[in-house]
Amino acid sequence: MNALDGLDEQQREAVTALRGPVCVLAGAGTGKTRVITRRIAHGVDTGAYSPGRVMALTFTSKAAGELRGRLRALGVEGVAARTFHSAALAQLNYFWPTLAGDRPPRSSTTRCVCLRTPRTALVGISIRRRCAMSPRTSNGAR
Ligand SMILES: Nc1ncnc2c1ncn2[C@@H]1O[C@H](COP(=O)(O)OP(=O)(O)OP(=O)(O)O)[C@@H](O)[C@H]1O
Repeated sequence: MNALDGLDEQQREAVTALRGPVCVLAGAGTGKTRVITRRIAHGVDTGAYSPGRVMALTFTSKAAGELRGRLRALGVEGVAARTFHSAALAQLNYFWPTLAGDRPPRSSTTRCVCLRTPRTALVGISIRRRCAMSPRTSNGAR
Protein backbone atom coordinates (compact mmCIF):
# COMPACT_ATOMS: atom_id res chain seq x y z
CA MET A 1 0.00 0.00 0.00
CA ASN A 2 1.22 3.50 -0.79
CA ALA A 3 1.69 5.63 2.31
CA LEU A 4 -0.46 8.38 0.79
CA ASP A 5 -3.45 6.15 0.02
CA GLY A 6 -6.69 6.88 1.87
CA LEU A 7 -5.68 10.21 3.38
CA ASP A 8 -7.93 13.24 3.42
CA GLU A 9 -6.57 16.59 2.30
CA GLN A 10 -5.35 17.73 5.72
CA GLN A 11 -3.80 14.38 6.56
CA ARG A 12 -2.01 14.39 3.22
CA GLU A 13 -0.65 17.85 3.91
CA ALA A 14 0.78 16.74 7.26
CA VAL A 15 2.13 13.45 5.89
CA THR A 16 3.94 15.05 2.98
CA ALA A 17 5.56 17.75 5.14
CA LEU A 18 8.64 15.66 5.72
CA ARG A 19 11.02 18.36 6.88
CA GLY A 20 10.80 20.24 10.12
CA PRO A 21 8.33 19.94 12.98
CA VAL A 22 4.63 19.43 12.30
CA CYS A 23 2.05 19.97 15.01
CA VAL A 24 -1.28 18.20 14.46
CA LEU A 25 -4.11 19.31 16.74
CA ALA A 26 -7.05 16.96 16.34
CA GLY A 27 -9.60 15.21 18.48
CA ALA A 28 -9.79 11.58 19.54
CA GLY A 29 -10.24 9.11 16.73
CA THR A 30 -9.71 11.66 13.98
CA GLY A 31 -6.70 10.02 12.37
CA LYS A 32 -3.62 11.30 14.24
CA THR A 33 -2.04 7.86 14.44
CA ARG A 34 -2.73 7.39 10.75
CA VAL A 35 -0.91 10.65 10.05
CA ILE A 36 2.10 9.80 12.20
CA THR A 37 2.57 6.31 10.79
CA ARG A 38 1.97 7.38 7.20
CA ARG A 39 4.36 10.31 7.56
CA ILE A 40 7.06 7.93 8.76
CA ALA A 41 6.26 5.46 5.97
CA HIS A 42 6.27 8.21 3.34
CA GLY A 43 9.59 9.54 4.65
CA VAL A 44 11.13 6.07 4.52
CA ASP A 45 9.63 5.30 1.08
CA THR A 46 11.02 8.49 -0.41
CA GLY A 47 14.43 8.09 1.23
CA ALA A 48 13.99 11.24 3.30
CA TYR A 49 14.14 9.25 6.55
CA SER A 50 16.48 6.48 7.54
CA PRO A 51 14.36 4.04 9.60
CA GLY A 52 17.06 3.56 12.22
CA ARG A 53 17.04 7.28 12.92
CA VAL A 54 13.30 7.61 13.48
CA MET A 55 11.63 7.19 16.86
CA ALA A 56 7.88 7.38 17.39
CA LEU A 57 6.96 8.23 20.98
CA THR A 58 3.64 7.98 22.72
CA PHE A 59 2.23 7.81 26.24
CA THR A 60 0.93 4.29 26.68
CA SER A 61 2.22 0.81 25.89
CA LYS A 62 -1.02 0.13 24.06
CA ALA A 63 -0.52 3.15 21.79
CA ALA A 64 3.12 2.17 21.20
CA GLY A 65 1.95 -1.30 20.18
CA GLU A 66 -0.58 0.28 17.83
CA LEU A 67 2.16 2.37 16.24
CA ARG A 68 4.37 -0.70 15.77
CA GLY A 69 1.53 -2.72 14.29
CA ARG A 70 0.56 -0.03 11.83
CA LEU A 71 4.15 0.60 10.78
CA ARG A 72 4.59 -3.12 10.21
CA ALA A 73 1.41 -3.20 8.13
CA LEU A 74 2.84 -0.38 6.04
CA GLY A 75 6.00 -2.42 5.48
CA VAL A 76 8.18 -0.13 7.59
CA GLU A 77 10.91 -2.00 9.47
CA GLY A 78 13.52 -0.69 11.88
CA VAL A 79 11.65 2.31 13.30
CA ALA A 80 11.54 2.44 17.10
CA ALA A 81 8.05 3.03 18.51
CA ARG A 82 8.03 3.28 22.29
CA THR A 83 6.52 5.04 25.24
CA PHE A 84 8.28 8.15 26.52
CA HIS A 85 9.20 6.24 29.65
CA SER A 86 10.61 3.25 27.83
CA ALA A 87 12.69 5.48 25.54
CA ALA A 88 13.96 7.49 28.50
CA LEU A 89 14.89 4.34 30.40
CA ALA A 90 16.75 2.96 27.39
CA GLN A 91 18.74 6.18 27.09
CA LEU A 92 19.40 6.24 30.80
CA ASN A 93 20.74 2.69 30.73
CA TYR A 94 22.82 3.47 27.65
CA PHE A 95 24.43 6.67 28.93
CA TRP A 96 24.64 5.82 32.61
CA PRO A 97 28.01 3.98 32.52
CA THR A 98 29.66 6.85 30.60
CA LEU A 99 28.23 9.65 32.72
CA ALA A 100 28.07 8.03 36.13
CA GLY A 101 30.97 5.59 35.80
CA ASP A 102 29.11 2.62 37.22
CA ARG A 103 26.20 0.35 36.41
CA PRO A 104 22.67 1.77 36.18
CA PRO A 105 20.56 1.26 39.29
CA ARG A 106 17.89 -1.41 39.32
CA SER A 107 14.75 -0.50 37.40
CA SER A 108 12.81 -0.03 40.64
CA THR A 109 15.14 2.83 41.57
CA THR A 110 15.41 4.30 38.08
CA ARG A 111 11.66 4.49 37.66
CA CYS A 112 11.31 7.82 39.43
CA VAL A 113 14.17 9.35 37.49
CA CYS A 114 12.73 8.16 34.20
CA LEU A 115 9.41 9.87 34.60
CA ARG A 116 11.12 12.86 33.02
CA THR A 117 12.50 13.49 29.54
CA PRO A 118 15.84 11.82 28.73
CA ARG A 119 17.67 15.14 28.87
CA THR A 120 16.20 15.98 32.26
CA ALA A 121 16.83 12.48 33.51
CA LEU A 122 20.50 12.76 32.59
CA VAL A 123 20.72 16.10 34.37
CA GLY A 124 19.11 14.34 37.30
CA ILE A 125 21.86 11.75 37.31
CA SER A 126 24.65 14.29 37.50
CA ILE A 127 22.88 16.29 40.21
CA ARG A 128 22.28 13.14 42.21
CA ARG A 129 25.90 12.12 42.01
CA ARG A 130 27.16 15.57 42.96
CA CYS A 131 24.87 15.83 45.95
CA ALA A 132 25.16 12.14 46.89
CA MET A 133 21.40 12.01 47.18
CA SER A 134 19.25 8.97 47.60
CA PRO A 135 18.76 7.02 44.35
CA ARG A 136 15.04 7.04 44.92
CA THR A 137 14.43 10.35 43.11
CA SER A 138 16.45 12.89 41.20
CA ASN A 139 15.15 15.87 43.18
CA GLY A 140 16.23 14.70 46.57
CA ALA A 141 12.76 13.86 47.89
CA ARG A 142 12.58 10.60 49.79
N1 LIG B 1 -8.82 9.54 6.01
C1 LIG B 1 -9.37 8.47 6.58
N2 LIG B 1 -10.24 7.72 5.88
C2 LIG B 1 -10.83 6.62 6.43
N3 LIG B 1 -10.60 6.20 7.69
C3 LIG B 1 -9.75 6.93 8.44
C4 LIG B 1 -9.09 8.10 7.94
N4 LIG B 1 -8.31 8.59 8.93
C5 LIG B 1 -8.46 7.79 9.98
N5 LIG B 1 -9.32 6.79 9.69
C6 LIG B 1 -9.75 5.70 10.58
O1 LIG B 1 -10.28 6.29 11.76
C7 LIG B 1 -9.91 5.49 12.88
C8 LIG B 1 -9.14 6.37 13.86
O2 LIG B 1 -7.89 6.70 13.28
P1 LIG B 1 -6.58 6.85 14.18
O3 LIG B 1 -6.45 5.68 15.08
O4 LIG B 1 -5.45 7.14 13.26
O5 LIG B 1 -7.01 8.14 15.00
P2 LIG B 1 -6.36 8.78 16.32
O6 LIG B 1 -6.68 10.23 16.25
O7 LIG B 1 -4.94 8.42 16.44
O8 LIG B 1 -7.20 8.04 17.44
P3 LIG B 1 -6.98 8.10 19.04
O9 LIG B 1 -7.24 9.50 19.44
O10 LIG B 1 -8.02 7.14 19.54
O11 LIG B 1 -5.58 7.65 19.30
C9 LIG B 1 -9.09 4.33 12.38
O12 LIG B 1 -9.91 3.22 12.18
C10 LIG B 1 -8.58 4.86 11.04
O13 LIG B 1 -8.31 3.80 10.15
